[in-house]
Amino acid sequence: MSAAEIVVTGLHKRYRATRALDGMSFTVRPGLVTGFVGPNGAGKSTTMRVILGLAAADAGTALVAGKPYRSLRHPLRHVGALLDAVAPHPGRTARNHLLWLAHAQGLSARRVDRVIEQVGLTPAARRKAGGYSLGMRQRLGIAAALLGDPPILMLDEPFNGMDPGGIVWMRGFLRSLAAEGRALLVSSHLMSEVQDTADRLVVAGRGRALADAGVAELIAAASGNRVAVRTTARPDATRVLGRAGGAVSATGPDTVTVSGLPADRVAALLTHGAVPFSELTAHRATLEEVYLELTRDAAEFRAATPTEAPR
Ligand SMILES: Nc1ncnc2c1ncn2[C@@H]1O[C@H](COP(=O)(O)OP(=O)(O)OP(=O)(O)O)[C@@H](O)[C@H]1O
Repeated sequence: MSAAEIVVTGLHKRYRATRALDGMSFTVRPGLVTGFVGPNGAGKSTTMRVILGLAAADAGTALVAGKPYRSLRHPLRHVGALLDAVAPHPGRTARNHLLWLAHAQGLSARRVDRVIEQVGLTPAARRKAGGYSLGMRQRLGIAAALLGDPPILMLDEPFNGMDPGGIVWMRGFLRSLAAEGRALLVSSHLMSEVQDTADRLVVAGRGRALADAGVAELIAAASGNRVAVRTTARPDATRVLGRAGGAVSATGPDTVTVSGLPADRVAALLTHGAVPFSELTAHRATLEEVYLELTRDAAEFRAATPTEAPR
């Protein structure tokens, strides 16, 4: 097992009548951002707390670099975590807060200045944290997670409270940390951010992983090789594409939709058959569509479908 890997296997946990985890299993790999998504109550925070040894599982294992977190000698040099936007002492400056954390871990003041710079807090580092915005507190929390220069990072909702500029920064920052070979587990309810940031996705629902797969793979599977073609020769297009195994349906006077053939093959078949076409668009599902489909039966709370208003 790599030093930058989390392996969660068959975690179960109950809180009285609530089954918080019910066989949660997945792997977080080095060099990749793994998005951790799922409806409220799906068990994401509980899983992260179990990985960090803050909650005990009733069954199953959570290994960090091959060991349970609690048996790591210098845990913060293995895993950095942002669980809630940190609430440092309001009267303490960000730099003093980090110096205090660094001291407790036997880390140098040089690391403190390095992580402040990495998260872009240098101009505010000597200001009291009590006046920080939520976005700044998120940056401070990430600086704290990076102090031990860990190969694994676990971030709960890092996009929370970030303004659009902050979101763009966060996306690039998470990608750059993964590019350095670190393993990142990032929980979020913002599907568009996950789609733009994550390589892999663990979808949690009712205490287990409903999917643990590549983002591109999930989107391709949900997109179903559907291609829309605009053509003045609809019957010819239908014949050529049908003969190659595509299921073709007319969707407008000069458009057809083909399923079962990738877009480049559709283009090649039409060109080879001398069928004129002016537009060819591959249907691409969004991660939000993939997510809603996967979690349809797993959401703990769901608004009733609105019924038609009485006239
Ligand atoms: N300390 C606790 N005591 C009792 N029940 C708990 C406790 N922590 C979590 N639970 C319950 O366990 C289930 C899983 O909760 P968890 O917070 O792990 O979900 P989540 O996926 O992180 O949700 P959210 O997206 O809302 O943060 C929920 O039903 C929750 O109410």
